[in-house]
Amino acid sequence: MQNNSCSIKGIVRQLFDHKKDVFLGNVLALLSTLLVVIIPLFIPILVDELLLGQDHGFITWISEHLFTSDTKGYVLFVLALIIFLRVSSVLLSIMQSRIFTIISKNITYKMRESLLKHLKYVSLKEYETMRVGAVTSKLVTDVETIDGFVSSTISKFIIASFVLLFSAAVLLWIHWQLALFILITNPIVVFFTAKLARNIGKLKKEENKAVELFQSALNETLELFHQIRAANKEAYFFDKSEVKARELKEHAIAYGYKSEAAMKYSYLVFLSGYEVFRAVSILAVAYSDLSVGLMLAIFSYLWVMVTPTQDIINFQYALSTARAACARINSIYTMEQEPQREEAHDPFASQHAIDIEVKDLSFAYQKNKKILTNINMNIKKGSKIAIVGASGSGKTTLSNILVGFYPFDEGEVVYGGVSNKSLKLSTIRENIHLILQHPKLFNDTMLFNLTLGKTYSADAVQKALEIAQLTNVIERLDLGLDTLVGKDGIKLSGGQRQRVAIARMILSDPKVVIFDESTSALDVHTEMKLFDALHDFLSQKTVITIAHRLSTIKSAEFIYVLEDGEVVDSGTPKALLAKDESYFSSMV
Ligand SMILES: Nc1ncnc2c1ncn2[C@@H]1O[C@H](COP(=O)(O)OP(=O)(O)OP(=O)(O)O)[C@@H](O)[C@H]1O
Repeated sequence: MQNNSCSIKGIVRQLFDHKKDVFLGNVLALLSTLLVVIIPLFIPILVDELLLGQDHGFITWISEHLFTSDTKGYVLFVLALIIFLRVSSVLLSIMQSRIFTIISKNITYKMRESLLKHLKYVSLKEYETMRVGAVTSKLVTDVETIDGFVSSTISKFIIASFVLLFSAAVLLWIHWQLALFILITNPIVVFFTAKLARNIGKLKKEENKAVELFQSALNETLELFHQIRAANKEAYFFDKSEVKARELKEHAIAYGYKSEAAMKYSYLVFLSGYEVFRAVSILAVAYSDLSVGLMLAIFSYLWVMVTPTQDIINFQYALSTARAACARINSIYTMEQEPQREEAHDPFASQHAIDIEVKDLSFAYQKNKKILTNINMNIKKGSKIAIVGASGSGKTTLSNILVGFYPFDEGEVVYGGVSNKSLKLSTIRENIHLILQHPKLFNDTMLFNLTLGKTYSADAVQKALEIAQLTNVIERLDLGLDTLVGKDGIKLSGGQRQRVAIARMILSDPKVVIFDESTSALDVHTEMKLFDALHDFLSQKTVITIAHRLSTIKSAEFIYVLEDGEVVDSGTPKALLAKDESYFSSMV
């Protein structure tokens, strides 16, 4: 697993990366807290000094330093002061929450960025078994859970801690024995709720898992909607998604009300404590020198402590849910990545074409189930070779290996004298272009599907269209190259999609081209025109063609015959035709 995997420690470490902002946010939080936390002191002091005739020195100080007035004037003054303090505190807390929102969005953005980086290099083997919905739900729902934790909870936790500390100090100042009683018993509430919080974390994990299953089922249903409709299986697949939606509902209800219940229970324990403290305060007035005004101040501070205590209780819940979300996010980091190799020399650079030598290559998708065995091939620079063989003999697997899709351990492929072991897979893919039988198109314009976002001159695009026999096709589209091709290129025929893939290859101008049944959907006449037009473009390149149809490979200079993953025959078309039992002669 990578060291940038998700953990609470890692999140805290990232907070340290924003030291300055975190510090500023905390200073603002502290100021904002100080401004409101002193407010409860005013009213009780006014009660004692103005109504009960006791002296705490406050009114005396005002009349000596500011102004003298009657009771009304002092009350109005204190009222104005309190409103000023409240407004200032709100403004400061808005600034503070802006800072923490920016920090949290940065942290979660980095988290998504790092997950995407991992996914970018995930091996094709992992990708083939990956459930898209599961991955997207982790990148959306679980990262959102972390975001909630960082943005609201961490800032609230800090403010809550300040408020509690300040209130504790004031309570100690007012009546230290009573304050000690309150401060010692208060943490017991937090202790009781910690266990509950852990269970809530588990429920959150289950809820997010249910989101994942629902999203996976729905994704697959929508992705394969065409197939599903063709098989008249809408009821089956949508019912499956509905079952997942129902399970999600059950988990969401369980999490929703149980977490709410746990928080309410924690709050109840706190409120009971609050009632006890109130009763003890009244006893303190009756049996000690505590004034009524200061008793009211204690009531106010107890009330002030309610929200922060609840925030700290909620913090424990958010911490557990964030831990659960992290555990799910980390399953993405356990997905195997392609090997990242060092590359001393790029054999493709400054060459029009390249030799490819396959040496004793064996390959298995799953352990002990070899698909290719001891393959040896010698493909000369600029040559045109073909690979033929029955369905399932391993032709596509071999072309996928040649183009660097699957890493392998047994044997090697040497490109222009450099072993695949000393080459980055991306270098191989950059120079060898594999055109698939069923090319995937993006739900975007025709132009985007040709260029994949790279800029080419209008002439280059036009030339590619001409060679790929697409000029007429584009002319017939309403918006020409700006026409949207629909999901998976649904608005185009199979043969048109194959030609788009060929035009894409022409634009990318690779050193080696592998056609894997890439023209199977074309009629023989169009296929012939296409290969005639491609002749000059391919003349210098190394070309490997896989086909079941003789017309596609008739111009090959050399042919390899595969059977059950082994090269069972090879030679020029003439030599193979001369053998009666050859697979190639059976194609004629
Ligand atoms: N991604 C994969 N994971 C596991 N097994 C695979 C995978 N792809 C192909 N296979 C297996 O490898 C074997 C060879 O398949 P491959 O597609 O290479 O044959 P092929 O000669 O290209 O067939 P066709 O002519 O039908 O396209 C088959 O038995 C297939 O089931």
